[in-house]
Amino acid sequence: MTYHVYVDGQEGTTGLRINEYLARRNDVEVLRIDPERRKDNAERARLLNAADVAFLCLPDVAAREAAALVTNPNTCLIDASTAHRTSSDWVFGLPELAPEQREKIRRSKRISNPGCHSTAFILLVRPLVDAGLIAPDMPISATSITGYSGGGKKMIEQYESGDPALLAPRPYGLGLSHKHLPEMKAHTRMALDPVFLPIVGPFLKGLSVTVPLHLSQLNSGRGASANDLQRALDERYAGEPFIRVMPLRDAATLAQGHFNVQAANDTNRADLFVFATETQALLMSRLDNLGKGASGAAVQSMNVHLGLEETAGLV
Ligand SMILES: NC(=O)C1=CN([C@@H]2O[C@H](COP(=O)(O)OP(=O)(O)OC[C@H]3O[C@@H](n4cnc5c(N)ncnc54)[C@H](OP(=O)(O)O)[C@@H]3O)[C@@H](O)[C@H]2O)C=CC1
Ligand SMILES: CC(=O)N[C@@H](CCC(=O)OP(=O)(O)O)C(=O)O
Repeated sequence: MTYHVYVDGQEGTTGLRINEYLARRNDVEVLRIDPERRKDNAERARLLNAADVAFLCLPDVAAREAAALVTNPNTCLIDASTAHRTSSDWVFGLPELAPEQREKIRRSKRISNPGCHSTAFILLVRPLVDAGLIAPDMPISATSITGYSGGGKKMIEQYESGDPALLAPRPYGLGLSHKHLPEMKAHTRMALDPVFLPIVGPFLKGLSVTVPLHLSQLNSGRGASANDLQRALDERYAGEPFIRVMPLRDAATLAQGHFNVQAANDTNRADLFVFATETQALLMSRLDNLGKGASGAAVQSMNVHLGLEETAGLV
């Protein structure tokens, strides 16, 4: 069986990467829009409605408009934008979120693809909330270091212009209202937004989120050990093809003396780590913001939705 797939925003950063994944496959035929007509709604509507699966690789406003153009009940939309990530009639496209998530992705024709920072955050925190180690009302914070491709075509152009001011890491989101906060809160089932500090650096891709914890605050103030954190992650992700839970206090990373935020690049993997003493822990995750943080995740959800091998076309 050949599935018809359309990528709305085919020339953008996430759209191009999805097309690279799809080009390796013989079970998918990609419907392409004439670049001259890429913002022509009639032509977009024709292609969206001709597709079994359509990826929306567009700014939020254009993604909402695209969704409104779809009248074919068989077209499944996978939206890479932030537009629908906490909408009740869209399913969050993170198969590893919870045991029932794959079934939800299989059944829904509206799948919202998680954000890059939020994927890295949710994968660390949700299993610990489910295990009772992080109480939903426990205040937590997170830092994310990301490559500049996370900002799309405009930011790539800016970084690649050679401006020396961009050679240093740049903390941003200083209004404490980053667009990923609603999905971070909703899909970890936390009552509070994390205090979230993203930092963009002078490298193309790769992202790492760190969540610092005092062990005494865990388990509703009764305390827990680093082993408890590690066990909760190991148990939740056992058998997951794209989640690699590294050993507690990963010796190879400690021997290097630093954390490589780019080591999951060009994969659809997320690597999860617990570094800890007797009293404190750092939860860390890393992924490729264009892999598991965007385009790879979108293709994974397509595979799940269509009932194909989940790893098809992905590494
Ligand atoms: N880059 C990343 O790592 C991630 C991005 N995302 C999200 O994915 C979505 C796409 O991001 P990204 O690929 O980075 O963005 P880009 O800016 O790189 O690409 C967006 C594309 O959408 C096209 N476009 C804009 N408006 C319309 C419209 N009305 N109709 C048709 N095409 C349109 C643009 O065309 P043109 O420029 O020619 O006008 C451009 O090619 C965004 O919502 C983003 O937030 C999600 C996760 C990670
Ligand atoms: C470096 C940079 O600017 N990154 C983007 C996130 C990219 C992403 O995942 O965001 P959406 O899917 O929600 O668009 C940001 O922090 O806004």
